[in-house]
Formats: sequence, structure tokens, C-alpha cells
Amino acid sequence: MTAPRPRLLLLDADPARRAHLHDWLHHDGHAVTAAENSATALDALATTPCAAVLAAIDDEGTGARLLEAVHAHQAVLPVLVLAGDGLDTAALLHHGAAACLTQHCSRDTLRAELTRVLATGAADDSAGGTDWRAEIVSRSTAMHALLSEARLVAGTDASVLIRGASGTGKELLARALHRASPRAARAFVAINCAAIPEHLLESELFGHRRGAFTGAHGDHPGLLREADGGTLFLDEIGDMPLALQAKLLRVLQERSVRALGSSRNTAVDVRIISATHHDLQQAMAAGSFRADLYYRLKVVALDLPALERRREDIPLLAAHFLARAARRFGRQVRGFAPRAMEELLAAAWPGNVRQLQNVVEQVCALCTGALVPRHLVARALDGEPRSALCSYEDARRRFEHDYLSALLRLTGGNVTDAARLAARNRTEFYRLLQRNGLRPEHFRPSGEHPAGALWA
Ligand SMILES: Nc1ncnc2c1ncn2[C@@H]1O[C@H](COP(=O)(O)OP(=O)(O)OP(=O)(O)O)[C@@H](O)[C@H]1O
Repeated sequence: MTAPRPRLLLLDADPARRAHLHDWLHHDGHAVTAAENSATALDALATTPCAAVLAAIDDEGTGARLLEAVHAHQAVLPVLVLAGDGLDTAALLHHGAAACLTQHCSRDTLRAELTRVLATGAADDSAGGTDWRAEIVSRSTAMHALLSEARLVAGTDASVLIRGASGTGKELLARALHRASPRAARAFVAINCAAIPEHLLESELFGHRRGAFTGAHGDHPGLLREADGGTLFLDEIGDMPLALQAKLLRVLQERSVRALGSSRNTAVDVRIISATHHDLQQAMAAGSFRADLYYRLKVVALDLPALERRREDIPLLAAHFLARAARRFGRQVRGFAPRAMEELLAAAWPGNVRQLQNVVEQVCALCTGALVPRHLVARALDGEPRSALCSYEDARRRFEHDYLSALLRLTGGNVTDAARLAARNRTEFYRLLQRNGLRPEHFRPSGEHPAGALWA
């Protein structure tokens, strides 16, 4: 069986042509999400990860605005434009289109261009497989956009700075970047700069000769040399002392390292990925982080969103951690009761994915039935902020989630009734449910999941 080709977003205002293109793309093996105008296309992109956009554009202004809006949220998502007669295709390329064809082009030309765009695009998992990020569980568009960027930079030797709060998965992403890089077969060496005292950090990183200091009983090559040919991951780089920052900068500039107590430099070829939960701009302003090192390390910055900003991932992550914990603890737990999942979805998660993992392991260890009940989750989250003071955006999100849950409970999971009460049409209501990770079937009277469902 051939692997399914990646999902495309098809935007075309002409209903007949849209239907025709939809069928043709579908026949070619693509999953297709179709939209009739820019607004619905952008809505669809906000909820459905797509590998590329195919947009029939009839005027330059609309095309330019669409390209700008798409790339504001997903900087590397390729957009292939089918330009109407007389359009300035060079201008559309200038606005960021990955390719521009005329609307009269042959199917073969379109197929070839699509294949090319998808192959150079970052999100074509069918081309290089998804093994590199197999450990990263996600379905949110925020993570999809981030992983697309990660895939693109992985192939280069550019230094990457991963920013994000504690527990968002920075180390996991660093490992995935290494796995997707040409250095994958060589070493991935990780060090946490915050966990080691300054003098030890120096000899750990740069190495030492026997007798270089009291207690140096033998030679140590240092992590930079151990990572030679591969990747060095500097976690919590914001905590690196200034003196070592200067030394690291020299190594990166000269591409060679001198061990403590040695008089010789040794060439090293290392790709640096660093991570921090600090605001390094602020640290630079305060004089605790060197600007020249910052710009060396941050050739590309990748920002991992807090779990609260990608709630759609919570059910998938919770199911993943539960299945893993159940295997480990030898438990027959199949999933979460709907109310239990609601608790998970409503929590603030200041500790991000790591905290979710801990909570799920805790409830799995205590669970005696097939489904995790609400009270176990509530107990594990006891004292955790649920409605703590938060940003307006977070408060709005939380309200939306609670409101939709209440409607679905009231109507027993009947979407038509719930949408009517909310004075929204069904399509829009479904979109809201999807954005909030809610499924109507979990509110139907049986009260439990369909057989075997794990909320994935
Ligand atoms: N998307 C994800 N899918 C599966 N597991 C994840 C995901 N994100 C994080 N985890 C898990 O959560 C835990 C924390 O992740 P990780 O150590 O990568 O975070 P971090 O941002 O580096 O944390 P810190 O800043 O505290 O070092 C790990 O056990 C990791 O496997």
C-alpha cells in the first residue's frame, strides 16, 4: 500500500473548478480541505494541519493578503498559486508564493510543481518519513507550524536556539532536529548548563588534561570533542556564566577547542542547538548574556508554545502518556471518562507537558477501572491553578471551553441543538469544538467512550 500523500488546502472561489480540482487531487492520493474564500481558508488552516496550500487567485491584492496572512501564522507553509489571466506572477512570488502557475496549466505541470513544492516544503512527511519526530506527540496547528520550520532548518548546519517554558519539550525537539539532520548518524551530546557548577562545566565542555587541576586524575576530551561530527545540545544556555560564554564564543569562531591544561587546539566540527526558558534579550540588556554569543547561537530561533496555547494536544498527549503508563504499571486502563478529560482540558498547566505526564502517571497508578474517573484527575490537580489570574486571551479560551462543554452536556452531545442554543451554524460550531479539543460523542447519554476510544 502506498503512503497517503499529504493534506492540501485547496482555495478556489469557482465552485465547479473547486469540485473538479478537489476530485483530481483526491484521486492523486491527497487528503484535501476545500475553502471558497480566504477567510474560510485561514479558519481551516487554524484547525487542520496542511502540508501546502493550492490557491486559485484572480486578483493580486487578494493573493498578497492571503500570502501575508498564511505566513503570519505558518512562516514556511508553501503556497502554490494558480494565477488568473493577466496577473503579475512575479509580484505574487515576491509576496512569498512558493510557485505560480496559470489556471490553464496542464494537470502534468500542476502535479510536477506540487511534488516539487512539497518536496522542498518542510511538511512533506511522505518524502522523508516522520521517524525524526516520532516521539513528539501533537496535532495542534501551532506545533505543526513549528515542526515544519524545524524540519527545514534541520537540513542545514545553522545554529538553533529553542525558546520555551520549562517542560514544553525543548530537549525532545533538539533530539528530533538532530535526527532529521545530516549528522543523525553521529553523536548527540546534551548538557544542562544550569545543573553544573562553573568550574566543572568548563572542564565538562572543553575537556582537561591530567593534572590540569586538583582532582584531574586523567585526560577528559570534553563534550565538544565528543560531539565532533554531531550535535551539541546546550540546555539552559541562559545560565552559562559569562566567562564560559566568552570561551564558548571563541570555540565557535575558531572551530577548535583547547582543553584545560593543554597548549594545543583541536579542530571540532559541531552543530550547536541551545535552549533556554530565560528571555535572553533581557539578559543581554542586563549584561548577563553576551550579545555576540547570542547572535551566533540564534541563527534560527524556534519557539515552543506553552501547553496552554495548544490545548488541542492535551487529549492526544494524555492518551499517549496513559497508554505508556498503563503498559509500565501493568494496568488495564483504556482512557479517560469525559469529565476527567474536561478537568485535564481546563487546567492551566504551568509545568506544561512534563506536568501533564506526571499527572497522568499518577492517576494511572491509582486507577482501578477501565476509565480514569474525574475525581482522580481533580485530586492530582489539587491546588493547581484552574482559573488563576491569566491573560485576557487565556481567560477567553477557558471561557469558550467551559461554555461549549456546558452546551454539550445540556444537549447530551447533540450538535444541532447545541449550535442552535449558541446561535451558530453547525460548521462554525464544529470548528469551535475542534479548536477546544471537544468531541460531541463524549457527551452522549451512555456517558462513556465508544468502545476502545482513548480520546486520540
Ligand atoms: N510533544 C510531546 N510529546 C510527547 N512527550 C513530550 C512532548 N513534549 C514534552 N514531552 C515529554 O515531557 C517531558 C519534558 O520534555 P523536555 O525535557 O523535552 O522539556 P524541556 O522544555 O527541555 O524542559 P526543561 O526546560 O525543564 O529542561 C519529557 O518527558 C518529554 O518526553
